[in-house]
Amino acid sequence: MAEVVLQDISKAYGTTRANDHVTMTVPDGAFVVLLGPTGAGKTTCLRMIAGLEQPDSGDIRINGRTVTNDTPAQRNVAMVFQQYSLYPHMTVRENLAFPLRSPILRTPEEQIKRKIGEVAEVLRISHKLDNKATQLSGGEMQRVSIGRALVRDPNIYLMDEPLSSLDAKLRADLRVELKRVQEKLGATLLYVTHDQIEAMTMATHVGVLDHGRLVQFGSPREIYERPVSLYVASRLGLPRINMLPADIFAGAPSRARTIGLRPEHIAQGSGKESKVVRVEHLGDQTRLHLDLEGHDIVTLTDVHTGLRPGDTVAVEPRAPLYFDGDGARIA
Ligand SMILES: Nc1ncnc2c1ncn2[C@@H]1O[C@H](COP(=O)(O)OP(=O)(O)OP(=O)(O)O)[C@@H](O)[C@H]1O
Repeated sequence: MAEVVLQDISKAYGTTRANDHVTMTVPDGAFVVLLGPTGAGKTTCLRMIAGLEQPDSGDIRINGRTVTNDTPAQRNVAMVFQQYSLYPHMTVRENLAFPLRSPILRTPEEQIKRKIGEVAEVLRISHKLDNKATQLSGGEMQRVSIGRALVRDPNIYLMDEPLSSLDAKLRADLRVELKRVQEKLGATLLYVTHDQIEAMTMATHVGVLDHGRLVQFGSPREIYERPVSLYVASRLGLPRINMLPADIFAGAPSRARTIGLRPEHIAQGSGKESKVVRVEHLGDQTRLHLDLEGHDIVTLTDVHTGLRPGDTVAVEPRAPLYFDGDGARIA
């Protein structure tokens, strides 16, 4: 596989800056997840690496070689889209073989057979190889779509929300499978998602986009624990980070405007009094919705808590994050 470098890439559609001076290295063998709300520029970034869009300025390098003006085929990247795009009249086996039969690759039949066998096993579709694509469930079709990328040996796999059309159970299963496959193959992967659980569990690196700008790039843990801004802090974490005026508790740095409290940053038992608004029992965790001087906050509590709406709980911050008036983190 390969290292992919974006050097000062910009792309505008009219007045919309879809990518704005993006510089990012996807290391060889990394699983990089791009996060950002709708319109942040994630898909544009992927399409430029694939060669489906041309940047207005900047360079793209694959393994040290500039590919900015190469065709998609010359770049040898494999892309998986959100919606499966299979050939309906072909069987699963034929769909999987299709990318390998391209005139450029000229893969020997024996190798095609072996590769299909391997990928079908990994994706647990071996028993469906002779089915027509139309005879599959949505989840199976998406597995075949992913399989069509995996049979190849590209420089990088580009995946645009490949699991978003699947139900929760299948998503969770495929999340684990994809990560396993990536580790096994030592594959380089750039993956777009809105789903922060996918980001936290699969990524070796997370890139956060805001209106086309890459505002932070680091390990999921860095992004979670040391976000550069309120914007980044609110991209990861469930329940979301609580944001309150900094002076609500004593001890804020003088320039701080906002205190950011992740659910685990709220200690119960002493401090300021808050009122229980709602207790949500989710099975493996119990969320406590509190009213703290007119501000809604959410924290976690003992799974079998006896707290009820209307009760009073004292709360205080533990290792909170502080942000200035522009939303930049200062402590
Ligand atoms: N072909 C196009 N023509 C005009 N504007 C476009 C085009 N493609 C993207 N855009 C605009 O560029 C911006 C970035 O779009 P992009 O699809 O990259 O965002 P995204 O982060 O992938 O969003 P989503 O999560 O909704 O897929 C958006 O404002 C979008 O409307």
